[in-house]
Order: sequence, then C-alpha cells, then structure tokens
Amino acid sequence: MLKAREAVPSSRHGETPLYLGATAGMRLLNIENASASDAVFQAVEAALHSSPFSFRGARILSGQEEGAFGWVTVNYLDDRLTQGQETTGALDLGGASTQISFVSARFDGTESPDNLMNFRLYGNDYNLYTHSYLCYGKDQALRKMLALQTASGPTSLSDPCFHPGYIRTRDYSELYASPCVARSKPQASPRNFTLKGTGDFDSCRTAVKKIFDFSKCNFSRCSFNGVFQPELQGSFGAFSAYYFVLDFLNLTDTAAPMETIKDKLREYCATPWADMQRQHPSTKVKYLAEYCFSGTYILTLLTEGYNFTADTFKDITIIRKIKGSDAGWTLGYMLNLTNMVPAEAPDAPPLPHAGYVSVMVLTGLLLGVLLLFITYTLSKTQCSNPHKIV
Ligand SMILES: O=P(O)(O)OP(=O)(O)OP(=O)(O)OC[C@H]1O[C@@H](n2cnc3c(O)ncnc32)[C@H](O)[C@@H]1O
Repeated sequence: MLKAREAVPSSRHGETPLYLGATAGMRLLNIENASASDAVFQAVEAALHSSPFSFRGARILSGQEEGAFGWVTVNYLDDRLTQGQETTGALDLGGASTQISFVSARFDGTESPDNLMNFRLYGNDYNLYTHSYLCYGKDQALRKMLALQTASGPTSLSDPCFHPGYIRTRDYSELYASPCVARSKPQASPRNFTLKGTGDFDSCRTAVKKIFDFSKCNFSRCSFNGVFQPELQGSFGAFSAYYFVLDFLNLTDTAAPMETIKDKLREYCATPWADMQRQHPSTKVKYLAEYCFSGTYILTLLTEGYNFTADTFKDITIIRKIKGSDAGWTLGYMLNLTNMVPAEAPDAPPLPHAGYVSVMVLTGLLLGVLLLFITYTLSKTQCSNPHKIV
C-alpha cells in the first residue's frame, strides 16, 4: 500500500481503483474454517476502505480464474492478443495450488466442459483449457508427501528430499493442520517426529511421485488424479514458484538435456546441509531446506504430471517478469475488472495517420487556389464595369 501511495500521484489516489483477490491459501482456509476466512476478509476490507484509493471489493478467485488470468497476463504483456498471434500457455506454481492453462486446437470443451474458459479478446475467440490443482502448490505438495511417509505415525523419518545432516523435529498436529492432508492423520501418532535428511534425488522422485494418482482416467487422456488434459500445444511461460526455485537452483535453461538437469539436482540434493548453510547464509532457512524437494517436485509435476517430454521441455520458458511487469494472475485480474482488454478490436481507421495528413494538406491547397481564383475573378469584374456601382 505504501508503494502504491508513492507510485500513484496523490491527486489521482481517489480515482484509482483498488481490488483485492485471494487465491488457494484462502480457498483452503475457507474450507477448513469459514468463519476465520470471513474474519480475515472483514479485517482486510476495513483496512482497504480506509486507504485513499477507490476500494471496489475483495474476494476469493476460483482456481479456473487464477489460471485464466495468469494466461491473460502473459499474452497481454507479450502483445499476442492485439496481434491475434498463437498464444503462450501459462504454468503457475503457488504455495497451495498450481495451474496449467493453454489453447489447444484439439480442445473445444466438449470432453471436459469444466476445464473450458471462453474469451473474446480484440476480436479473436479463444477456447482456453485451464485446470487448477488445489493442494499441489509446493507447500501443500510437501505436506502430502510427508503425510504419506508418516502414515504409520513413526517417531523418526529418513527423508531423501532433504540434505544429509538436516534434522528437524516436526509436530504431527501442525503437519496435518490442512484440508489437503487432515483426513490421513494417523490415529495413534506421537506428538512429533524427527525428520532426518538423506539427500537422495532418485528416492526423492519416487516419494514425490506417490502424491500423484495415475491409476484412473475417464477421459481420452489425463494428466493425473483423473483430470482431463488435452495434448500440450505451443510454448509455455512458467512463473511464480517455478521461477523462485529453478532460478535458485540454476536450472532455468530448459533447453539443457533432461539428464543434465537430473544430474544437477542429484548433486544438489546430496550436498550436506552444513555446506548449504555455509554457502547461502542469507537465504531463508525454510526455502533453503526445501529447494531439493521443490526442484524434484517441479520436475516430476512437469514431466510425469503434465506430460512434458525430454523433447517438449524446452518449450517452457521460466519467467519472472515480462517487460518489467510480474508474470502472474494479478495483472490479468485488473485488466478484466477495469475492462482494459476489449472484446472487439478498436475500429481500424480507413486511412493511416499519414493518409489523413496528406488529405488535409491537399484540401487546404485546393481551397487556397479556389479562394485566389474567386478573388481574382471578382476584382477583374469590378475593374471592367466601374459604372455599375453607382
Ligand atoms: O495461493 P496460491 O495460489 O497457492 O499462490 P501463492 O499466493 O502461495 O503464490 P506465490 O506466487 O505468492 O508464492 C509461491 C510460493 O513460492 C514461495 N516463495 C516465494 N519466494 C521464494 C523464494 O525466493 N524461494 C523459494 N520459494 C519462494 C512462497 O512461499 C509460496 O509458497
């Protein structure tokens, strides 16, 4: 808010619209404790009403909206919508949910209407495929994996997704305090367990893979958990936690061979925790401890979950910003609420600007010549009939 007050001239504060959109973190809180979620909204709305901006409402976005607005942002910033060019797909990874959105020539919504978002933008129609996986953001995905590993209620857990030498005591009640895992809480578990890292990328992949269900699909094709997904098409931009994690791991070059990416992760996960802390003293400890898991999760989600292959992996660009603006759902949400992306292309002028200038100059010249001619004719008439005036 302070940044916004500085960025917007104070004379314009009152006319500047302010919206608040909440995503999967709040979707989960709403499922878990609706009155707590309402209380958060009341407090936030009161604070925003007292801001100098024109506050126009706060609400929780649906997963579909979150995915679709991320897609609008990426393609708006790339100027693909005004030009009617082939669009870029959007891959968003948050803490609680993850979204995949893209236009596919083979998808018109017939097979799975729930995944369809129709847009008419700048005179072009788009059938957007979008799906949001609640509980598959990187924080909730980690909970899911830990829940599977602690299903029998052990007091100690050797975990391949954490560095060797990493030790942390984890509370069962805290780990299972999320609707993503609450139902699988072991009946008779101790109060806490000791998590010890072993730093083994290949075993970590095996453990991560177990949070995806590939056993059922009632459609012609699926990603995971029985969710329909058409064949991947075109290029993709991956942002939010995809960027934070892969940038830290130096793995944003998606054109690198898949084996090289795996080798780097293997080496990274096997690095002793003491070395990691020494090498990255200013990195938040929670993030540092979880990059091995997060990197492995991202690779597994993209390849096994969404079916990117060693060949199509290079079609993904890891992005943080486009032309100085953050890639993410927020800009798309604002553009939509303020009607800044029109359904129809603005009427094209019949002549380009230079054409108008030429016509104006020519018309001016003609009028000038005509005026001169009339003045000349009149003065000649007056000279040849001097007596008629009297
Ligand atoms: O509710 P959802 O839709 O899940 O989205 P979010 O609000 O959690 O999504 P963000 O893009 O804000 O954050 C994505 C996640 O990345 C985490 N994150 C932020 N900066 C990071 C960094 O430098 N390194 C690692 N993780 C980071 C952050 O804690 C979140 O878990």
